[in-house]
Amino acid sequence: MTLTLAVPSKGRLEEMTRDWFAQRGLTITRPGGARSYLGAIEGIPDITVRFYPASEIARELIRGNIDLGVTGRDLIHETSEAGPASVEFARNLGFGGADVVVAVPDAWIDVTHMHDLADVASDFRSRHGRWLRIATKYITITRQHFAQAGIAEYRIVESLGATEAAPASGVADIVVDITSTGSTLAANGLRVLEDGVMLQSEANLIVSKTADWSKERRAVLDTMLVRLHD
Ligand SMILES: Nc1ncnc2c1ncn2[C@@H]1O[C@H](COP(=O)(O)OP(=O)(O)OP(=O)(O)O)[C@@H](O)[C@H]1O
Ligand SMILES: O=P(O)(O)OC[C@H]1O[C@H](OP(=O)(O)OP(=O)(O)O)[C@H](O)[C@@H]1O
Repeated sequence: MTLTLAVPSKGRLEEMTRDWFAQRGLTITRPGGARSYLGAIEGIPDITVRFYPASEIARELIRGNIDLGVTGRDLIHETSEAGPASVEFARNLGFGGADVVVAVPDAWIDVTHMHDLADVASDFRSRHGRWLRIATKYITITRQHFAQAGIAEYRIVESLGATEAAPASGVADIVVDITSTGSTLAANGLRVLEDGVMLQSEANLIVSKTADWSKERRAVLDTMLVRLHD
């Protein structure tokens, strides 16, 4: 009866996750090296570590295929509308902080708030003969947020990389993307709307609510969470 803990296999969260566990006396090992997807925590045989991309960790936590994992809050919200309700955010890890934002070209000087964008969107078709296009990889979050803002007249252009370049290259008009220092948006002549922060994200230790939680498994989890208190 072992629990599965998924940790990011690469990217910005990988090393910081290991450090965070190490600071609490838990050493994550990866005996097969960087290309191996299986690991352990020294001294805790009840837990198996799996190394996955951060976005897969979000998906598998929601499905209940892994018991707990480290990933960004944004990826839980993006993976499905039911995502946040399917998991428990157990520990905020204090790194991987970034905001999912709506940003428009600097030249759109009259567009400072979402209600201005609503006006632009509703006029766009008659003025330009097409819908307002939003480049993003955050499709679920964009749909929810724009619906809340009463904006329906737009089209999403799915972007898997270099989203901030889309307006300048003519692929889209505005973007929804993640930002931390703001330098990528600024370098691409984009500005965040004043009420354009859709979600504040941070890396979290997250427990699946849909996994199998027998009494014994819950006890292993609780012992682990006690060791990981701040
Ligand atoms: N500039 C940033 N500063 C801080 N955190 C960021 C930044 N960009 C992304 N993140 C966070 O890092 C987490 C993982 O991002 P990453 O791009 O590694 O995801 P992934 O899905 O594993 O990668 P990939 O798309 O390359 O497969 C996300 O939760 C995101 O919020
Ligand atoms: O607000 P900023 O600090 O400029 O960060 C934002 C950028 O970071 C992420 O990209 P990527 O994973 O390539 O990150 P990196 O640019 O930090 O390498 C994200 O997709 C943005 O493009």
